[in-house]
Amino acid sequence: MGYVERVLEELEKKNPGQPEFLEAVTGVLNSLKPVIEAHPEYEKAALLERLVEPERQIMFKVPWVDDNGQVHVNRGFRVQFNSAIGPYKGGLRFHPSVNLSIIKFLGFEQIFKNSLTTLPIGGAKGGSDFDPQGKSDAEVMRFCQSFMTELYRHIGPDVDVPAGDIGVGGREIGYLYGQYKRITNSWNNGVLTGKGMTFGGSLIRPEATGFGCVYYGDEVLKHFNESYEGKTIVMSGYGNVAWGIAQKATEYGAKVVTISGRDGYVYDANGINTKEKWDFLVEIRTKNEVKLKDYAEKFGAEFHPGEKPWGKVKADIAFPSATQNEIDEADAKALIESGVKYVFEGANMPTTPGAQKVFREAQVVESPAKASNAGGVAVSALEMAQNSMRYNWTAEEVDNKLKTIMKDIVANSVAAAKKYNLGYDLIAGGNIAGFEKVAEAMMAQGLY
Ligand SMILES: NC(=O)C1=CN([C@@H]2O[C@H](COP(=O)(O)OP(=O)(O)OC[C@H]3O[C@@H](n4cnc5c(N)ncnc54)[C@H](O)[C@@H]3O)[C@@H](O)[C@H]2O)C=CC1
Ligand SMILES: O=C(O)CCC(=O)C(=O)O
Repeated sequence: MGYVERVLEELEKKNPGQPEFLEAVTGVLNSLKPVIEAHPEYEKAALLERLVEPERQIMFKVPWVDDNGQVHVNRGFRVQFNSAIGPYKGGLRFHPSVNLSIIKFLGFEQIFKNSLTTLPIGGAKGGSDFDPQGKSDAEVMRFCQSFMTELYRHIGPDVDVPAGDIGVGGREIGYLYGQYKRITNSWNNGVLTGKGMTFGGSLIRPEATGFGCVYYGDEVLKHFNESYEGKTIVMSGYGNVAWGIAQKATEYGAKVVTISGRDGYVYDANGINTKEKWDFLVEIRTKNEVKLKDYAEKFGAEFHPGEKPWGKVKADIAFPSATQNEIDEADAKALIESGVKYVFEGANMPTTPGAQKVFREAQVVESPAKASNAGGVAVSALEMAQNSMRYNWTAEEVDNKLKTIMKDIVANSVAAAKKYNLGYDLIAGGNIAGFEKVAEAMMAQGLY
């Protein structure tokens, strides 16, 4: 049994009931095999064992009071996974499905994603099983204040810098920062990213993950002498990431025809291609009373309750942008049947290992999420830089830096795959390029 297999076997024993975490680690370690073979010193240094064990895992209770005076208790998490190349950095997810396995998978992925950005940020993730859907503003505020009342002691601009993820957007970051400031009596706005523009946010951060994903795809399409012009895109989600993708892909000449949520999907044959439609996505995300089916009614589109958007309409490119494992083997086959040749991942780990195999065998080009959705955390790191300088770059400056970063991510991934004779393998290349920098830093810093 090889080193990677032994580490995976031990990991499974140590982490029962954590399927998402095991899935993420298995995917990464398997693609690192050629690197591990080339570096026998890693085994002696137990590098992989140290890499798969979070440096710190924090779990805490979050009591809060609803508008009727009823007390609720949720569970809060922050997993500080790896600080080899910078302070811990990664989003907070508020969603009823959140558990330790999900936060650990996201934190593990974040290590390599953050390394790929070329910026100095370590890997972390956090969140809660609190569901913001259906809650009033005041309830969300009280929850955020209670969450930060524990979290504040574990974070800091040079320690750990949380941001948004599913269920955590500008509103939540504002409430979290307000409470942090109150407790610490300091103006340390580098402690959170995704802030409002009046208190240290960066232009382009709200759009960054979606824009970055489209920029990443653009580089890949160019490699195949193609472009977005005239292409049809199927996409899941209607949230922060999907919103950015719809805007930038439209600007690049493609037509995005689907959005989706927990309750079904919408098919808009005319395309999600106007400011009015993009603004409406924000309304669905932020207003309790506005639902996905209202988009269909307002814009004359079809709403398909309880269904996923995959393989339902002819398309060239898929941008899964909702949640993990949202494309399984059957969905992958349906997407291929519908004409899809490229899958650019907006969500974290949206395809199951079975779906990845189906895509690989059909020569569908798939990007790993940790590379194609790295634009969000990259601009978060640029927000940290601006906060440190106490200065703001223009939208154009940030956007140009984002474009360069996404271009470099593709180039570095392709070069890493080539170095190990793996061909044009974006998944292996992304994992390897992300890993190499972290491994080198861990080896240089001695045993920890
Ligand atoms: N916000 C960011 O900057 C980044 C987000 N991501 C990833 O992108 C994905 C979407 O995140 P955001 O757009 O920020 O979140 P969001 O909260 O703005 O939107 C989440 C979207 O996912 C859908 N969704 C949630 N649970 C679902 C379920 N069980 N089944 C089907 N759809 C479901 C929601 O309906 C919504 O459309 C997540 O995987 C997140 O980890 C990745 C990189 C950065
Ligand atoms: O902006 C950040 O720090 C984190 C974004 C995020 O959660 C992610 O990249 O998955």
